[in-house]
Amino acid sequence: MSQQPVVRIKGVSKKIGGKTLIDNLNLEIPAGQVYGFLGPNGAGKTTTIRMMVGLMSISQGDIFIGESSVKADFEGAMKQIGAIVENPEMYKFLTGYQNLLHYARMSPGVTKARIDEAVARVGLTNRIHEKVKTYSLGMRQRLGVAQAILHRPKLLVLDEPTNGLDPQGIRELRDYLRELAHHEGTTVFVSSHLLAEMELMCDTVAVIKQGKLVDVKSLRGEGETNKQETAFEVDKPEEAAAVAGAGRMDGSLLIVTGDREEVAMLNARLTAAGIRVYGIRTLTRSLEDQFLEMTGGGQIG
Ligand SMILES: Nc1ncnc2c1ncn2[C@@H]1O[C@H](COP(=O)(O)OP(=O)(O)OP(=O)(O)O)[C@@H](O)[C@H]1O
Repeated sequence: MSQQPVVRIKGVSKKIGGKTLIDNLNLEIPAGQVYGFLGPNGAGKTTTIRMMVGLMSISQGDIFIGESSVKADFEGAMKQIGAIVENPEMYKFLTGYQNLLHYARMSPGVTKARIDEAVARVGLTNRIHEKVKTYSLGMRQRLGVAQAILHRPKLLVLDEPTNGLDPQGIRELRDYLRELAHHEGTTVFVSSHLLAEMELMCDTVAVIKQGKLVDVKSLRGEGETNKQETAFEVDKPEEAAAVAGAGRMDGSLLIVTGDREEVAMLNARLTAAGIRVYGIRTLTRSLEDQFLEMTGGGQIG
């Protein structure tokens, strides 16, 4: 990724009353991604986000949004951020649209056309003229996101946005966040303690534990092949190995490393060669195993 990162967290620490909540955190968030911030409860996700969006002071280090330092150019940095950190305050007896109009009046340059566009981005067009009190949690959140992106921020920050959503709501959130990042170019930074969600939603995940960065994993990076160890259960493992031209044998299993397409192709070749394939299993450790290992087997859900 040649573009300048949208966020640069540089040597950031947060100390409160002699306690170090965040310890020398360094992180760069590339443009146009859905970037996950994953860690067990109490790891320091919210603390980091609060510093990033200017709700909490930075004890040490600095955070840059684009070129703007949160410490030295607070206004400049905040202009580029849209965020939902605490539950967004909405007027429940007004319609979604009236709420957005109200916020738009406080944001210079936000036109009615932009309101419509933001509403469409979060898929709320057909309910936007109904009162907020009739909205589900997922719809309130969409409205919150529409409000947060009205001024076309470079960066959208969401703290634990899947909390309280049902599976359908989570799926919709995932879809529109990915759409925002990949089609509108808004970089999305989203925290969660739920790994499976992060895996489906994010392009990259940074893992934090006890205030320290543990790892950064690219889940869909370019050039990153999703090669996995896959076991084929076959009737003739030796012949299967010859057909595959690679891999190792383990009993009736032929174990090869490849991406999804290679697995499908090898299966077709084995079958064509008269070898019976009884089962195909992925052996590579899941991100969950890796996460548990990274965070020392701590609670993740
Ligand atoms: N104002 C504060 N004063 C003292 N300690 C705090 C304060 N805010 C948070 N903490 C502590 O800092 C640690 C990190 O909290 P934080 O809320 O950032 O974690 P988190 O990763 O967001 O977890 P969760 O998913 O539970 O919100 C916790 O141990 C918490 O108790």
